[in-house]
Amino acid sequence: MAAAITDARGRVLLARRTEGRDLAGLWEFPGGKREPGETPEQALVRELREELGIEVRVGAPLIAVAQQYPHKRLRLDVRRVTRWRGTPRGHEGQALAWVPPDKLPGYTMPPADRPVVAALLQPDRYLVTPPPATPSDDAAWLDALQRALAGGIRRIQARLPGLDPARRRTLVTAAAAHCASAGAELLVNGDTALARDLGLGLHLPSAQLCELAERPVPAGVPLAASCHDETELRHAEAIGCDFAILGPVNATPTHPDAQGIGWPAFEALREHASLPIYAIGGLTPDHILEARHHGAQGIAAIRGLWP
Ligand SMILES: Nc1nc2c([nH]c(=O)n2[C@H]2C[C@H](O)[C@@H](COP(=O)(O)OP(=O)(O)OP(=O)(O)O)O2)c(=O)[nH]1
Repeated sequence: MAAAITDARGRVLLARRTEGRDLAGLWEFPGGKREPGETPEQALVRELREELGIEVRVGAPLIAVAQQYPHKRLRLDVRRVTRWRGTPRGHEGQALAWVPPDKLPGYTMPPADRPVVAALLQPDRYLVTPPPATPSDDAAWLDALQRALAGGIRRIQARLPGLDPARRRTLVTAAAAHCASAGAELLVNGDTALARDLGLGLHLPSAQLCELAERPVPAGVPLAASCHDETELRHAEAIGCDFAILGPVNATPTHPDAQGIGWPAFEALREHASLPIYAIGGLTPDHILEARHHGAQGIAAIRGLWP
């Protein structure tokens, strides 16, 4: 159990693991293990009393991350905490830091914490666009994209199979302008040259991912990949992808032949990598809580998110 403790200024409390313990010196979200007979909430209240000397009210679940470490497997169940009594102090000699959210990625943390930091900072929905059927549908496609942005979507993959290069470039250029004014991220599916030319992010289909030995776009430009198994997830992480999608969790109309792998398999695959992973396959925003419970950053969808 661990807590994302946030103060009135939005800063998040991190603690540094003390010498002599596993993962010593790394920063972590305060918390610790459940004892027999405790509920998750009771365990967190006790741990934060012992470690920090505060009495907390445990808030909503943020994410639960199952993670495979070299010598053990754990499940880091993180709850939000915004209300407490007392002033946090390192009662076990640990250093504490109140960290502005955008500075969190600069702290060295255990592998299970990367998805937790991403859950605090990054969108919980990743829209994958359906292609417009004919050129006369392009204007309606851009309208739908704008409605998605107005509805709060902040991360989008332009997936436009079957469009000729000139039409794809025109459409992606227009989409990029809308995304920029909404402060949303746009990633181009599969077309490295177009992504580089327009300075946009790149989303790699799994076949393309497997052929790459290094990041095809500069650091700082969003890079993502579609993955189906542990090897692909590890490879996506190794070449520096910022996030991945993994599925299908449920069967979908777009891939009627593929059976869903289900949440337990999603979780079991996820624990071998530490990059943020969206679940895909027959999912809608109603599944976000469930996705977070299984360690996902959120949901990726075409139908479930396209207005
Ligand atoms: N509290 C906390 N624990 C974390 C985080 N990330 C992470 O991998 N962990 C791991 C470290 C520990 O193995 C376990 C938390 O239990 P703990 O902190 O009471 O464990 P411990 O020092 O007694 O260590 P050990 O028995 O596992 O060696 O989860 C995090 O952000 N917060």
